[in-house]
Amino acid sequence: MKGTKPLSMEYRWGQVVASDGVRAMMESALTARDRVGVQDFVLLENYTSEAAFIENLRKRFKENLIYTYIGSVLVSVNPYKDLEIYTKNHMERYRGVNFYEVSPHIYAVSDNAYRSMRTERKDQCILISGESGAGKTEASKKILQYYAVTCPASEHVQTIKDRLLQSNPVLEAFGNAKTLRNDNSSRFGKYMDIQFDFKGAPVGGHIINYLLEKSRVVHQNHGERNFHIFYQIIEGGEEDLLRRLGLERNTQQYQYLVKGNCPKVSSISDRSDWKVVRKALTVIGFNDDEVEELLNIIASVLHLGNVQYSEEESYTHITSDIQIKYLARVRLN
Ligand SMILES: Nc1ncnc2c1ncn2[C@@H]1O[C@H](COP(=O)(O)OP(=O)(O)OP(=O)(O)O)[C@@H](O)[C@H]1O
Repeated sequence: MKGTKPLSMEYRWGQVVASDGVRAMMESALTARDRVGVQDFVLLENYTSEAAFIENLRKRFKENLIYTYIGSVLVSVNPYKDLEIYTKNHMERYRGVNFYEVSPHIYAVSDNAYRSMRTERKDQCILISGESGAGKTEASKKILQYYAVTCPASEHVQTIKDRLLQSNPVLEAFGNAKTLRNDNSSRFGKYMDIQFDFKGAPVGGHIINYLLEKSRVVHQNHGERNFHIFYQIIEGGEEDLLRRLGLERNTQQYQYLVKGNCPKVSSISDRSDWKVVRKALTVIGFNDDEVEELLNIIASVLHLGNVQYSEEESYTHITSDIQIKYLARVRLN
């Protein structure tokens, strides 16, 4: 067939015959497919076999290909290491491109939802599920980052984008903790909606939290921690702040922080995380008084945990005056 140079094929006697170059290309594609598996499970020959499914995942994972489709569903395997696949260049590569034209990626799913919303003018939903430590929180952050970079922006929109992004460190400080399975495990469910205007720019959003594991405040299993915020204030809080809150810079002093016998975690820097959270509180709209009130409540929980009682002539007395002094200062509405 003349004029089909790029594919370099010839039509002879009703057959398509590949030239040497094309044959080599097809063979190398087949070898590559053998090595890296298929990028969509629906292309698996033995698509009903669980073993074939796992083997395909394993092959891809070995090549640092953590994403695979099942049709329009994205399967992701946590690499537990930084892969260079979340750069701005990657975002550009997926922007406005059809789902199946590029290799599977969380950005492709994000872009597809965004474009469907704009073209169909209908709300879209991305559901992320998996066991603890699977990478759900990270995936949701990648989606937000993708929208923050690729959606149209104005000064007002930039503020919204900043708030959307900065809501994460605050949510994680108050709702995440180290568990045996995940150093940064979300101890709550999250429903987040982002609203866009007719030009496709983000103009607002809601985050609804549910099923927060409140019991963790008073008890942690061995090897686990309380919510990050307690350690962040103690490790990172300025001297002045700690004095006002009546806190000591030693997590071991607080009953609610010693149950799990795990004050430090190598993958977490409470001190620098505190700086991020303090800044984020301002970005998402808390003024200084509100922050102070919030921190007073956090400190009062720690003081409450240290309150001690004694029994005297069938009366119960509180023997820890310092804790009562700081607790009394907290305005509980
Ligand atoms: N795409 C990724 N690339 C590199 N590391 C990742 C990725 N996704 C997750 N991780 C690593 O795995 C850890 C656990 O992931 P994440 O907190 O997102 O899990 P999760 O599914 O939200 O867990 P949980 O249900 O306990 O909150 C992260 O702290 C990070 O170190």
